[in-house]
Amino acid sequence: MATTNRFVMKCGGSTLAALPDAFFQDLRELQESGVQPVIVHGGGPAINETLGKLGIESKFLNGLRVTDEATLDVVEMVLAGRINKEIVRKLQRSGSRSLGLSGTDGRLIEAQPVANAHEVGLVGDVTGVNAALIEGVVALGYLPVIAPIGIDAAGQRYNINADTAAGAVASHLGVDTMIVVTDVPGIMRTVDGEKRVLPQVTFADIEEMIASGEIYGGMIPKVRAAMACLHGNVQEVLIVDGSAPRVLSRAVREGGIGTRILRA
Ligand SMILES: Nc1ncnc2c1ncn2[C@@H]1O[C@H](COP(=O)(O)OP(=O)(O)O)[C@@H](O)[C@H]1O
Ligand SMILES: CC(=O)N[C@@H](CCC(=O)OP(=O)(O)O)C(=O)O
Repeated sequence: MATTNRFVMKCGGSTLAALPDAFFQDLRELQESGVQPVIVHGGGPAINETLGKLGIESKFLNGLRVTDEATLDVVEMVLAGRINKEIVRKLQRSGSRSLGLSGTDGRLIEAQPVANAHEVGLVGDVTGVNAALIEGVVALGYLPVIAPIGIDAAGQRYNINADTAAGAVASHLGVDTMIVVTDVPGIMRTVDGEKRVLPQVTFADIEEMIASGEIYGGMIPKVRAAMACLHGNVQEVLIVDGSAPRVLSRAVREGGIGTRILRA
């Protein structure tokens, strides 16, 4: 296991509302011991809920939300507004100093349209990360909490999948570890009729499981983002369940939790 003092943590929308206070206390204790986390968050379910209230249908293509300007207004409002501030408040309640940012603030996440923009609309791929800004916030003693909205040179906003954004932030910051916090205990596979968590997977295992349909839906952007950042400086990506006791300190200090994706 890579010993790490800095890590990027992606919190998925599937788990955010259910993260117990103990999760944030564990995070604060890690910070007190000198660990410097950076959070990138999702919020897919909350976006769906607000779009539903407004009578706008949610459409996805290969895990990416089909995003027009009206949808993007809602995505930005929910992610950079409600969810970002909810996380910042929870962190502050547990004693962590935290600062919420959207990827457009300080041009934190630079983006360009994805290759299939003609199908999904205003969805972005990350082209750059303002690592100096994130490092500055950390140096001031604050935990950055980043919403995955990107911006291009012309000032156009983009909706970015939160796993993709977290992987890019981890890569550009050059941290050793990315921790993906979600609602399952790791990557699971059915062996002898029984569902088991795989403690470790290789790139080859991942490609095989995607091809066989054993990795599907929301797990696909996670493993793709993991493989992309492992091609850079990141040493390991962990996929863990946010409701497991002391999940973060176990992930950072002890190991033996969730699924570890190693460099090929
Ligand atoms: N092999 C797999 N092991 C575990 N979960 C999987 C697997 N393949 C697909 N999934 C799905 O991925 C989901 C996690 O992705 P998602 O719902 O997008 O979470 P998040 O909101 O945390 O990004 C799990 O709840 C599960 O339904
Ligand atoms: C392009 C795209 O699909 N963006 C995502 C951004 C939020 C996200 O990724 O949230 P989760 O981590 O909870 O899935 C969306 O609009 O839902």
